[in-house]
This record gives sequence, structure tokens and C-alpha cells, in this order.
Amino acid sequence: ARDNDANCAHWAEIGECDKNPKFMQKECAKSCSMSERDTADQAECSRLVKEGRCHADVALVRCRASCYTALKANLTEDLEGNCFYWATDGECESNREWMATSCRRSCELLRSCGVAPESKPCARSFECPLARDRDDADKCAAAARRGECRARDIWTGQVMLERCPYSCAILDPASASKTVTRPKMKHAPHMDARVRRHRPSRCHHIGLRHALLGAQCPNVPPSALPNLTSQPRLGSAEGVPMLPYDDAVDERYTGADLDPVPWRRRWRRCPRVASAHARLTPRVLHDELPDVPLSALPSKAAKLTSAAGRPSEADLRPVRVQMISESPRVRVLHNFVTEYEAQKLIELAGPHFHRSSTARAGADDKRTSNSATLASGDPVVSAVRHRIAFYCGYPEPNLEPLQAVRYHPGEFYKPHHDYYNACETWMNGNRHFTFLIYLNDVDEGGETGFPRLNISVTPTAYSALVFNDVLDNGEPDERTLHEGVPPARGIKYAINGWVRSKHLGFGYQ
Ligand SMILES: O=C(O)CCC(=O)C(=O)O
Ligand SMILES: [Fe+2]
Repeated sequence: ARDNDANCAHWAEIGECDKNPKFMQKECAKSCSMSERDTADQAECSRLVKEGRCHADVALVRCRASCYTALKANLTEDLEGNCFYWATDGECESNREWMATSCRRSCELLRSCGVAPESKPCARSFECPLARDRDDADKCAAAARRGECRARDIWTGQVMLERCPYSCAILDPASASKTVTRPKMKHAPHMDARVRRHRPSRCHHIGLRHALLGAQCPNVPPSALPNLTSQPRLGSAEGVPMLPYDDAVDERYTGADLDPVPWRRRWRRCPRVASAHARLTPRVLHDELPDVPLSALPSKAAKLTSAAGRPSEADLRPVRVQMISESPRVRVLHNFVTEYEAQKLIELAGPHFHRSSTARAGADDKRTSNSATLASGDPVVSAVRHRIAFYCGYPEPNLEPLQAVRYHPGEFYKPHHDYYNACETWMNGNRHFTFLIYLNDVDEGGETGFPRLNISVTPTAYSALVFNDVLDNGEPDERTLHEGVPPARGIKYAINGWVRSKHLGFGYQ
């Protein structure tokens, strides 16, 4: 964080960080981060902390200092919010010294997961300490399993979510993230993206742990793999049947004509699907969508832009779905953008490209590409955003600003995950989907590789590589480790569209 103006410290002192947050976050990030202080009176902040309501809007805005202090006191060993993410990204080894002081808890947890993935400490690795402390495990878990995280919040203003945030997040993540459901995507085996599956022998280099997490290794029969979704969690076929197809809960809604909560109205309209398969997850991409031209998509998602003002023949090619991997879910949506849109996006990004940074270290040697954030107001950007929202079934405000990326020959993005630490879901939600839209064909190289899946996808112009970053219960899916392989010849342009579990608010607007 840094200041761009000499007056920042003064402005922060007179309260501009709160009064004028958009400007101040941008220009005076440093001063504002130092001025994280309570603006509500102490009694109110102490009460909010005591009641464990630091995630409530009022506390986020007005009791920052008290809540931060309380949070730190509870985080016994991790001192940074992103620790688990960095730990899963290999930083406990590659950045050992720093991580040992700042992220000891996550590193230790991760090591225990390496030895015993199904152990209790490992299962707990994603918990948010503050949330857990005020969650009455027995009562909350039982209520969450009954579906009350969602059922109650309409009537009593999210009481369950406030009292039982941890159980709700773990047992019914969609309740905490207010996501909507979509049916499964159609399997279309006739597709034509070039996908290379590496020889399975590579698994030996990946190590047993990743094999345990489901990589397809020849020596590990599927029966020997732990079932990652065998816990009684939302959407688990083996688990307790949960919303939205739980009869007992559904009944409560049948009396009401129109739910006052918009996202729930959509949710109620979703068809009831009887098969266990359809119940697997609330976070499946729009899997049963037929192959249709963009122009045939409903309203906003269809908004087509072309040079002539109307779509050309080529633009009317249907969006086709190619399944690459069922678990984790990876697919390519062909013809996801038009040629005109792709060119426009490259043009728009052009003047804004700068050396890419990663969440943690800014520009670093993990990523040598350039990137640019695209303003959502542009009609092409907006059309593509609507389309992403439509296809994944999440509301558009869950999308991060689109990010253009550019790789010259030799530039790369080393293996990484796109998801964040689960604790972040209390603010902005975690990343659930990655849409990587290829804007051009690359002369040679430039694949997106998934080392733990032994898959690499060759960029095909106008198609979107889409994968679920998290397991169906909302926990990060380590198998989604991926990399941008350097182009050998030609420039690679792509767009990242990340979809979060919640509306983006804090820190983004
Ligand atoms: O360029 C690629 O193929 C991958 C890009 C990527 O993973 C990212 O930007 O997060
Ligand atoms: Fe990525």
C-alpha cells in the first residue's frame, strides 16, 4: 500500500478514508491502512466484538481497530489473512523464514494435511477462528443441517448466519455466500480444443499427496482415494439431503407468492431435480445449456457487439461446451466471445498493460506477464461480464473487474491457485470460478497447464476455459493448480473473469 499524494496523511486524519473511501483507497492506501480505527463509540465496538459481530457491516465500517485487535488475538499464529492461500501455494517452503513467523499455523496445518489429509487438524485448516469461537458447534451444526441457515434469514434478518457463521459456512456454504443454483452442464464430447493429457507417469513426480487428492495416477485405484465430499455437507450426494431440494425446507416457501429477497426468488424458480447427481452441488456451471448462438441467450447475456452493429455469420456460431475434466470441473466454452469483442478487448487493454502482480508480493518472479484491469462501463466488457454471469449462474456483482493478460514469448505465470483463503469469504467471498477467455490463437506454446491433472489446454481464439476453483462444499480445490506456459512464438492475449461466492463490496467499490 502506498500514498500518491502528499496530503494523504492529513486527509486520513480528518476522516476522509471513511467519507471518501473510493478515492482514498486508490490514492492514499497507506495512510488509510494506518488510520484503521474505530469511529463508533467504544461501548458499541466492544459490544460488537463481544457478540462476535465483527463481520457485520456496521463493524466493518465503524469498529475496524477493535475488530482487528480482537481478530489478531484470536489468530494465534497466522498473522495474515492470506496465510492458508500462500501455504497451499508452496510458500512455506519457498519463503520459509517469513512464513514461519507470519503464517505458522497454516504451514503446520498444511504439513499435517500432507501426512494425513483426512485428519481432524487438516479438516479444520480452513476455519475462521473468530467465527468458530462464537459458533456453538452442536446446536449450530444441527440447525445448519436442517437448512436453517437459509430458511431463517428471510424472516429474522440472518440470525443464523450471525450466530452460527462457522457451521453455516462449512455445512451450507451457499447460505453464507447467497449463491444461486444451476443445473448441470451438458456433456458435449464432439468438441475440438486441443487438450493434451500428459503421460500418467508424471504422477510420480507430483507426489502421493496430490494423488490422494484425486489426480489420475495409475498406481492408485480410485477405491483407494479418500472421497473428498463424503462428509455430510451441502450438495454431497452421500450426505444429508440439503437445500434447495430438501422437501422440509421447500415447504416453507410454497405459501409465499413472491419472496422479498431477489436472489431467493431466482433460487426458488430452479427446477427440482430428483437425481442424486443433480444435487451434487449448487455451484455447477450452467451445464445443461444447449449449444446456442450468443444471440439466442436471454436478454443481457446475449448483448452482442460487432463492428457492423449486428452479429456476423461467424458470431452466430453456437457456444459449445467441451468437458475437459469432471473432477475438478474444467471445460472449454467455444465461441464464448465474438471476433469483434476479442479485438475490442485487446484494444481496450492496450494502454493499460503493466507488469502483473500476484496477491502477495506485487511483481515477482512467479509471473512475468503484463495485465490490465478493464473498466466495466465499456459495452463490450459489460456484454462479456453478463455472459459470464449467465453461464455460471452467479449474479454479476459477484464478478471481479475483468483482467486482461498479455504474454510475450518467454513470459509466464508459474503454477498457482486462483482461490483465496476461506476466511476471506467473510468479506468478499472466495473465488469459485475462473473464466479464462482466450482472445487469440497463439502461434506456438502459451498453453494453460494443470500439473496435478496432467492436462494442458492450448489456447483457442474466442473460447473460454472455465474451471471451478473450489470443491462443491466451497473449500479450495488444490487440484486446480494451473500455470500460464510461455508462448514460444507469438503473443498470447486472454481475459481473466473471476467469479466470487459473494457480491463484491468491501475493498472493491
Ligand atoms: O494464462 C494462462 O493460461 C493462465 C493465467 C492465469 O492462471 C491467471 O492469470 O490467473
Ligand atoms: Fe490463474
